[in-house]
Amino acid sequence: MFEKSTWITLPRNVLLGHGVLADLGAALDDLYLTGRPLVVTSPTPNELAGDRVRAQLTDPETAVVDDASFSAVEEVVDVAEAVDPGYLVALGGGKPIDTAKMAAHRLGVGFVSVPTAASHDGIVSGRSSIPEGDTRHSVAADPPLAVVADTELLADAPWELTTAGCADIISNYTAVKDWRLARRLRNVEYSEYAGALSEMTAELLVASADSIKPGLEESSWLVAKALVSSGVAMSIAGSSRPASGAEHLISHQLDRIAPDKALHGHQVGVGSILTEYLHSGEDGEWRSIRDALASIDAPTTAAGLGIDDGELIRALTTAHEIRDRYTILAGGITEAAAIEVATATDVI
Ligand SMILES: NC(=O)C1=CN([C@@H]2O[C@H](COP(=O)(O)OP(=O)(O)OC[C@H]3O[C@@H](n4cnc5c(N)ncnc54)[C@H](OP(=O)(O)O)[C@@H]3O)[C@@H](O)[C@H]2O)C=CC1
Ligand SMILES: O=C(CO)COP(=O)(O)O
Ligand SMILES: [Zn+2]
Repeated sequence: MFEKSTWITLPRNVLLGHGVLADLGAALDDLYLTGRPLVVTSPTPNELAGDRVRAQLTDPETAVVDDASFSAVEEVVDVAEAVDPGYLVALGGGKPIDTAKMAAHRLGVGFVSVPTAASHDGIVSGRSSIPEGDTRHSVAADPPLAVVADTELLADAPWELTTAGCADIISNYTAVKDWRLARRLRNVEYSEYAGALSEMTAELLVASADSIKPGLEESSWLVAKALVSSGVAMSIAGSSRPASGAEHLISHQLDRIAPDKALHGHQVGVGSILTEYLHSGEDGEWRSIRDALASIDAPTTAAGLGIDDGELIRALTTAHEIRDRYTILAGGITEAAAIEVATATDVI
C-alpha cells in the first residue's frame, strides 16, 4: 500500500524589489490578519526601518531583542502576554527573524518577515536556528505568511551583510553533498526536489557573481531571490538539510569558540571550502567554492574571519559534537587531519 505523504507550508505572498516596504500594509491586508501587531526586531533594524514599518500598522507594539536565544523568545512571549497580538512582524537580520519565528510558533500566531539585510536564508524558511549550551537546535516552526524584502533597504545595508548572504547560499553545495552522504550511509530521508532546488540556487547565484557588486541594488535583488529560493528548499525538505551541512556545524561551533567575530554567512562559506576538500580531495571542487566566495568579496581564510588558526582547528575538530546530523565529519576528524585540510586549502 502507498503510504507516503507530505505537508509543505510556504509563504502566501513574497514581495521583493525596489520600495516594496511601502506595500507592507497592503500585503498585510491581503492576508486578512486581525488583532494587534507585535514588531519583533533588534536595535539597528529598529532604528533604520522600525518607524516606516509601524506607520503601516494599526496600534503596533514593539519588542527589541539582542540575539536569537530561547531567553529572547521568552522575552517576546512576555511582551505578547500584555499585548495579545494577532500576528508578529519580524524586522531585521537572521537573529530577530529566527526569534520572531519561534515566538510566533509558541504563541500560535502567524508572522511576516521584513528582512533588513540579505545576510542569511532564514528569511523564508520554516525553521529557527537557536543555540543552547553546547548544542544548536534547528527548531521546527512555521515559515512567514508573507515576506517583504525591499531591495532599496537591503542595498543600503553594509556590503558585508550581502556577501554573507551570498556565502550562505554558496554553502548549499556542500550541505547537499552531506545530505546525500547521510542518505547513503544512514538512510536519512532525502528530497530530490529540495536538493536540486538548493543546488540550482547556488549555481544561479555563482553564475551571476559578476553582477554582485557593492553599490548595485541589483546585487540585493539577485541575492534576496536566492535566499528566498533556498528557504523554500528548506520548507520543501521540512528540515534545514538542503542548506545546512558540516560547514554549518563548523560555523555553529565558531559561534561558541569565537563569538561575534564574523557573520554567520562568512563562517559557513569558509566551512564549505574545508568540507568540500574533505568530500572530494585535492582535485575536487574546493577551489571553485573558494573562488566563488572570493569573487563576491567573502572571506576565504581564518584570518579573513578575524579568528586565529587555533580557533579554526578547534571548531573543525569539535563541530561533529554540535548536533546529531550525519555529515562528512562523521564521528569527528583528528587535529592532524584538520590542520592538513586547513593548510591544503590555505584557510590557515
Ligand atoms: N532559520 C534559518 O533557516 C536560518 C537562520 N540563520 C541564523 O541567522 C543568524 C545570522 O543572520 P545575520 O543576519 O547574519 O545576523 P544578525 O541578525 O545578527 O545581523 C547581523 C548584524 O547586522 C546588523 N544589521 C541588520 N540589518 C542591518 C542594516 N540594514 N544595516 C546595518 N546593520 C544591520 C545587525 O544589527 P543588530 O545587532 O542591531 O541586530 C547585526 O549586528 C544566525 O543566528 C543564523 O544561525 C541563518 C540562516 C538560516
Ligand atoms: O543557517 C541555516 C541554513 O542556512 C540553518 O541552520 P541550522 O539548521 O544549521 O541551524
Ligand atoms: Zn546558514
